[in-house]
Amino acid sequence: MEKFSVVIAGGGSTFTPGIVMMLLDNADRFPLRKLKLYDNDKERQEVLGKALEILMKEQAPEVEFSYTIDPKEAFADIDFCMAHIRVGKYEMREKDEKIPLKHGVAGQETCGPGGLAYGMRSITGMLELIDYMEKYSPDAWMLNYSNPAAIVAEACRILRPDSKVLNICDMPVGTLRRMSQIINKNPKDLDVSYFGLNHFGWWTSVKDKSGKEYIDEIKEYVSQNGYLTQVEVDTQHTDPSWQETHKKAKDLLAVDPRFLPNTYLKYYLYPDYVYENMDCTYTRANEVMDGREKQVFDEARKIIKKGTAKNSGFHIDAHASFIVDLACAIAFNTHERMIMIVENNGAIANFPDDAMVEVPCIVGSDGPEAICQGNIPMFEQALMFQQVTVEKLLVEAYIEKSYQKLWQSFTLSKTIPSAKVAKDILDDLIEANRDYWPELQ
Ligand SMILES: NC(=O)c1ccc[n+]([C@@H]2O[C@H](COP(=O)([O-])OP(=O)(O)OC[C@H]3O[C@@H](n4cnc5c(N)ncnc54)[C@H](O)[C@@H]3O)[C@@H](O)[C@H]2O)c1
Ligand SMILES: O=P(O)(O)OC[C@H]1O[C@H](O[C@H]2[C@H](O)[C@@H](O)[C@@H](O)O[C@@H]2CO)[C@H](O)[C@@H](O)[C@@H]1O
Ligand SMILES: [Mn+2]
Repeated sequence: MEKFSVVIAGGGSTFTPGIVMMLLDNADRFPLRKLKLYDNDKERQEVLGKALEILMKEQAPEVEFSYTIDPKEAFADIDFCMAHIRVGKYEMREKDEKIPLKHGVAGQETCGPGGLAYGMRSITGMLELIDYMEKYSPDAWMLNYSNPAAIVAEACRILRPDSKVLNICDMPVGTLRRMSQIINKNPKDLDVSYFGLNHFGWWTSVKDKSGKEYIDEIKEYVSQNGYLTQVEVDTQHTDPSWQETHKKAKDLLAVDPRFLPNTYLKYYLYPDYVYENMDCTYTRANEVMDGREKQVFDEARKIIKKGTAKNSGFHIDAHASFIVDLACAIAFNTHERMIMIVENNGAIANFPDDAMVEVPCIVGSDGPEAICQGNIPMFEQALMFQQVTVEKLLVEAYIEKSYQKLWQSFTLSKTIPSAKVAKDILDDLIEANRDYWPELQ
């Protein structure tokens, strides 16, 4: 069986150990010859790199493992780049979340003004990665889940249209896992229909392989409990903010009871509720810095000190196996059905061709082919058109360095009440992002 060389970009990410463990767990279907970690933060990379080097020697000595901050070393001789960078790290996520709150607007990692600020930073970092990959391994594929995926995908569509970059999000995978628990099934035994944008979509069908439809049964449950299930799905989602998000899906379903909603819609449909229920001094960034980030780096330091990763606290990120599904689909032409972020081109019949939408696709060695979802109702169509225009204006603003277009983008966001508030938030975000954004005129 062919063996693959993979670089994880954002090698210092809190998700890196879970992904490495997941890759080892999937070695039978996706064998590795090389595994490299790449980050542009030397210190972060060294801590996780040293710990994972110890782990790899113990658990997979046959795989050539390395970590580096040198792009050439990282990107030469690779088949896949798995990208999960966070430009500006948690320090900037905290600002994305807290600056809008000062103006009475919900602060969030990928939605609303926080997500737009993050988008302006991510585009530069992602283009840099793509260019390194194409320079040093022109045949490689990039599997990107760096956020905000909707904006990154639109920027790639315009600025790197021929690049082999696939944008994907694990929220539909994670939510399907919850749905499967509600109906006592295995997620792999279910096929879904879905339409939307990234972090902005709806399920229209959840069927088993015999074609039996389960959406009504799931809706019945969600109308009472949201997506909160009894079984612990993953550790991060036991955090109070995620529990609340899964519960709130009940009120999203109430707005349009035909479809099962993506939980991220709460930031657009209930922004007042989100704002009122947020602690302006302690946001999700603080929860993660005190939780996942601390645990991962403490654990890595422990491994380095002990010189062994035996009985370590690193856990397989089971959810992340969708990344291996995607890599296998490309490598072995599996024609896996996966929800991906792709250029619409008719997949949603009454939506612009040039919008980056999130729909089920069949993925083979040439990439994803979208499965047509037909016409969507007016309510969802209008919401999506507003949001996709926010994203398109932002990418145009980035390219043209246009303050005007970025202000329009913020003003159009359903999360922001007026052009004045949009301008006030934007001006504060410009100040906070001086080291990251292009200078706007
Ligand atoms: N698409 C999804 O569904 C999904 C799911 C989970 C996480 N994510 C995304 O994964 C990313 C990582 O999340 P995290 O919480 O682990 O963040 P993190 O801050 O712990 O890790 C990100 C790493 O990226 C590095 N980095 C930043 N800019 C870089 C660049 N230009 N080149 C190389 N490395 C760079 C940072 O130094 C940092 O070590 C985020 O973008 C997050 O939103 C996406
Ligand atoms: O607040 P965070 O950093 O914990 O999570 C933000 C990310 O949330 C989603 O990803 C989840 C995923 O849905 C879940 O199944 C599991 O794997 O954890 C992930 C991280 O919590 C979302 O899809 C991402 O885009 C966000 O970055
Ligand atoms: Mn996501």
